[in-house]
Order: sequence, then structure tokens, then C-alpha cells
Amino acid sequence: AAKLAAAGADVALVARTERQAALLNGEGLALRQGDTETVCRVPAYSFERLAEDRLPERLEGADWIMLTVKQQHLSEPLLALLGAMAAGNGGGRLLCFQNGIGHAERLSRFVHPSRLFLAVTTEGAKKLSGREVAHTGAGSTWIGPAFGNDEPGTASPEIDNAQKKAVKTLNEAGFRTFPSNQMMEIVWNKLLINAVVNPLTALLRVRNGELLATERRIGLMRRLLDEGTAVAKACGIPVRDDVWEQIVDVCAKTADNASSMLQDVSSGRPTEIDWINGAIVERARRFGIPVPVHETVCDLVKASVPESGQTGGPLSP
Ligand SMILES: NC(=O)C1=CN([C@@H]2O[C@H](COP(=O)(O)OP(=O)(O)OC[C@H]3O[C@@H](n4cnc5c(N)ncnc54)[C@H](OP(=O)(O)O)[C@@H]3O)[C@@H](O)[C@H]2O)C=CC1
Ligand SMILES: CC(C)(CO)C(=O)C(=O)O
Repeated sequence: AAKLAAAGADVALVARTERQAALLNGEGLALRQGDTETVCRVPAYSFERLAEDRLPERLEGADWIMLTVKQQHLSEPLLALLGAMAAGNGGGRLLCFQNGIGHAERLSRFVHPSRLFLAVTTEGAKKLSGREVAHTGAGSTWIGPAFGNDEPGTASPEIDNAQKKAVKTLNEAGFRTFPSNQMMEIVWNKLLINAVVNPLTALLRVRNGELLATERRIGLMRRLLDEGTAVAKACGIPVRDDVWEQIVDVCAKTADNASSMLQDVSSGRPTEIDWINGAIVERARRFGIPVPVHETVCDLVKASVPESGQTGGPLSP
């Protein structure tokens, strides 16, 4: 939001709590990039208030709604609010940045499928406080319709134009962004990467780069990738030949990063495992494909976070 606003886009934020919205409205949104911090003024609303009140005109008329919550945050009231925002005057389009799969199908019960778009990004961002965010790494972003239009050139002119405008706006804000009509393929490609890196870093409590440090870890990574690839192919998803090389590259380029799942497990928060490895297990069952390593990491990751998600934290002595 800070980078889009700096590039001249008309942006508003929706925080979860009224408290955070008041903080953002009072003190501004601070963006940290390297050693530089810039503060910008972006009007903020809260989900808590919006879920109860009428939608303000500004949000009802939004061209694009960028959804950056985690999969486990997609509650029924949030889905209903997004449905209302995407149905307003002129009809907003919803761009979903989630890792994992399953959200497009859930959202399509509330938002017309023609207004649903998926984004896959390798940009890195970290919330530092209620009003501060760090841009932790530049990457690339692909956006496109969630359903249909698999054949290049078959999207409606309206979708094409909306997509072009969003790509242009994101590029102007400094995000290297590309349009795609094969988002399912791109989403699955990222899924296969996350399904290897995230659970293993979370369970072994290591940073991304340390996964490549031993043959035993590499063996587990390869078994997760082989099982995941078999499921993707059974689902009719073309899998790139160089996914393994991409995984090695991600681990090398983000060597010092704690993966999002490691961060969640270390803080005792619920993880996105159900929408990453869990989604692979669920689809494997449909096709009768054995995925013992995915099943095991799902159980272990879930067992490592207390059911209530209230405690957890560093390893016990
Ligand atoms: N961070 C990254 O670099 C990348 C993340 N992704 C994906 O993007 C998604 C978001 O990741 P990330 O930003 O790291 O996740 P975080 O958990 O850091 O941020 C999610 C935010 O959503 C807020 N939220 C939850 N529920 C609501 C609601 N009902 N209304 C408004 N806001 C809400 C949370 O607020 P609160 O804190 O108050 O609970 C939180 O600030 C995930 O699916 C992740 O896998 C993909 C690529 C890179
Ligand atoms: C690519 C990777 C593994 C980078 O940390 C990621 O997306 C995550 O942590 O969720």
C-alpha cells in the first residue's frame, strides 16, 4: 500500500482491528526499505467496523481489492465482506496473494469467478508493528484470472484491460509484475516449492539456506517434491522440469530467511499447512496416490503448534 500510494495510486487499507486502523490514521504507515524509513498517509478502515456497518463509498467503488491475509484468516465474515466489496458500484476485482491452494474455490462462493484474480509473488514483506512494514526482498509478481482463459488471447477485452491496468500500476509502484493466463500452473509451481521448504524449515527449526546443508535434509526435500509432482500431474497441472533447481535457488537466495511457517510455529500461531501440504494430501487421496511424507509433515507441523494456538515459542529446554 505504501509503495502504491507513493506512486500516485488512490489506496485505502483495511486492518483487522479498530485499534490498528486508528493507529494508521493517526501516525501514518511507515515503510522500511534497507536503512530508509518513509511514512505515508493512507486512509485506514477496520474489518471489525466494516463487518457491522455499511461499506463506505470509497471501498464500494474500489477497482481492485488486494487480499493479503493468510489462508487461515479467511473466515466467513471476511468472505462475506469481500463479496460485498466486489459487488459494489462498477464491481471491484479481487486479487489474492495467498500461498497454497483452495482459497479461490472458497472465495468463488462469495465473489463472481470472473472478478477473482490470483497473484503469485516472490517479493518479501514483514509486518514489524501495527504501523510499520519492511520490504525484505524484491522479487517478481504474476497476476491473472483465477479461472478459465487458459488459452492465450481468450480473455474478454474487459478482463484484459483491467489486468493490464493493474500490471501497469504495480510496475509503476516498483513491483516487477507480469500478466498471466496460466495462474493455476504458476500457483501450483509455488505450492510445490512451499510444500518442500516450509514444513521442513518449521520442523527442523532451520533457516531456508540450512536445508541444503545435509544429504538427509536434501533426501526429504526430494521425496516431498516427487510426491507433490505426482499429485500435480494427476490434477492435470503441467509441472516445470526445473522445479528442483528453483527450490535450490529459493533456499540459496533466501538463505537467511526464516520461512513463514517457521515463524508461525516459533510463535505458536496456526500455520498454512492445511492449504499447502494438506491440500496435496487431499488431492492425492482423490487419485489414490500415496503421499506418506506429506501426510507425516502435516501431522508433525500441526502437532508442534498447540491446538489453541496460544503458546508455543522457542524450543523447551
Ligand atoms: N510475507 C511475504 O513475504 C509473502 C507472503 N505471501 C503470502 O501472503 C499471505 C499473507 O502473508 P503475510 O503478510 O506474511 O501474513 P501476516 O500474518 O504477516 O499478515 C496477515 C495480516 O492479515 C491481517 N488480517 C487477518 N484477518 C484480517 C481481517 N479479517 N481483516 C483485515 N486484516 C486481517 C492480520 O492482522 P492481525 O495481525 O491484526 O491479525 C495480519 O496483519 C500468506 O498467504 C502468505 O503465504 C506470499 C509471498 C510472500
Ligand atoms: C519462498 C518462501 C519459502 C521464502 O521464505 C516462502 O514463500 C515462505 O516463507 O512462505
